[in-house]
Amino acid sequence: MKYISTRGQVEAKGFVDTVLMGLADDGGLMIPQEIPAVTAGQLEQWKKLSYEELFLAIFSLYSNDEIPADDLKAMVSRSYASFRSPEVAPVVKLKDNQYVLELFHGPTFAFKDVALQYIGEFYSYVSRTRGEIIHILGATSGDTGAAAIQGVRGKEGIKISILHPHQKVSKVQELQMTTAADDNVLNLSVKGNFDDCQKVIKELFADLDFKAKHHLRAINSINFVRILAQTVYYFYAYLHLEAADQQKKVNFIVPSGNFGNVFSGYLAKKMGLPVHKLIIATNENNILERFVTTGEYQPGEFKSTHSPSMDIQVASNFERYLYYLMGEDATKVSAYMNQLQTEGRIVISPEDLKRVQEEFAAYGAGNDECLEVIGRYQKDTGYLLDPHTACGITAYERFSGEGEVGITLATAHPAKFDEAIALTGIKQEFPEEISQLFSKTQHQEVVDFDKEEIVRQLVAFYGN
Ligand SMILES: Cc1ncc(COP(=O)(O)O)c(C=O)c1O
Ligand SMILES: N[C@@H](CCOP(=O)(O)O)C(=O)O
Repeated sequence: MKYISTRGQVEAKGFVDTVLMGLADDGGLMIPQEIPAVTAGQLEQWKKLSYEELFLAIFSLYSNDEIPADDLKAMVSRSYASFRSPEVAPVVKLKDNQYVLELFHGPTFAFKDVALQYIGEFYSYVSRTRGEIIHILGATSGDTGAAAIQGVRGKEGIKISILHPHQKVSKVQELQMTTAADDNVLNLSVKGNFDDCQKVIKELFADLDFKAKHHLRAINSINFVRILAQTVYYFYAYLHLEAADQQKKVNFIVPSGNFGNVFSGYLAKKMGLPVHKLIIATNENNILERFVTTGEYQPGEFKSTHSPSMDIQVASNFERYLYYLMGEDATKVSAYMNQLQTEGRIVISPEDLKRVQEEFAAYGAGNDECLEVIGRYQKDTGYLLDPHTACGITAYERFSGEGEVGITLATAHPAKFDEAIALTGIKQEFPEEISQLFSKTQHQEVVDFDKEEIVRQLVAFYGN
């Protein structure tokens, strides 16, 4: 398997080099040259596999054995050893035809752990076996940063710097990131929003001299390995539905911001997983809803909502989807991305919009709807939703058709977002791992949204 860029200007690469490249050197995103097909027979056999075995089966289709099988197996085993559920991603039935896929059983209580625990192991492996210096640089609206720090804190040969938007993440997210006292962690709290943080790091990755000089590596979903690791739980969820439900139309409802999680579902579907529709759930930052309804992709005004991890306007992985929508034509993608840069918007043709609507539906839940759903589900089912999952459930209620099965991805544990939960009048108990954060010292540098200042901080941290 070789990997190419959505903009067509990068020589085809192997798996490990693709992960190390992160953002493609031509400014695009790396994708597999061909998507491997999974047959119905294989799917049947995969029903017997544990989460870790399924991970290895799916990775074997992409990784060209570039990592020896025993090493990969050990890395995957260490990645999921810290999960509180042996299943890693349990599927829970709420009502007839309605499931949630719980992705919050990792160390930082959000779905990001599922891929980032593995990526921590991957970078550690590369540092050990290739002697490479690894300087991870990432942007976060709260969950990626916490999970990535947790995945590599204290690991030799690795430094990690994370930019988060100042006072725009939840208290628990802030504590998870900033109470890591390890010397290899730098938290920059940027006076701006997530899109600002993401813009700066993308510019630094696109500066190939800076990237090479400072050994920059990506952990955000611009990195294809994030997407791949997330496809595993789509397969796992489908294979763990009740047998009769596997015969129905199965929709996945995906709380979305950077479009990484839902793109993983799209990839799983293209590999052959029988998915009917992918339902994109956003909050009031609803660029994806507007795109799916009108065909216009235009960042709007940033809003702070009860689901802060999805307070995102510029969805990185949209470019990967655009590549497939444009019939894998890198020239068309480059033209659209240039247009987005220069004119601030793109509009696809009515024929292309029709194809988008065949595969996706999308809904942006309002703040009030989000709280209403949290309260109602707690009362009716005893299940406490986090606000991101609640946006998903809102979209499920809107779109799931008669007799169709809906699997809503529960992307975070409610304890991470008590600011929103408290507004519903519900009092929750924090898990011990979260309560103990409140007595720890925080380590972070508050900086203006000023690229030069951010670069100064990073270079001082790298020590060269
Ligand atoms: C809890 C939570 N839910 C949903 C999302 C959206 O995921 P994605 O950015 O992959 O679309 C994020 C982060 O973006 C998140 O942290
Ligand atoms: N919600 C994310 C935003 C970054 O998304 P990523 O999937 O590209 O890492 C976060 O929690 O940081």
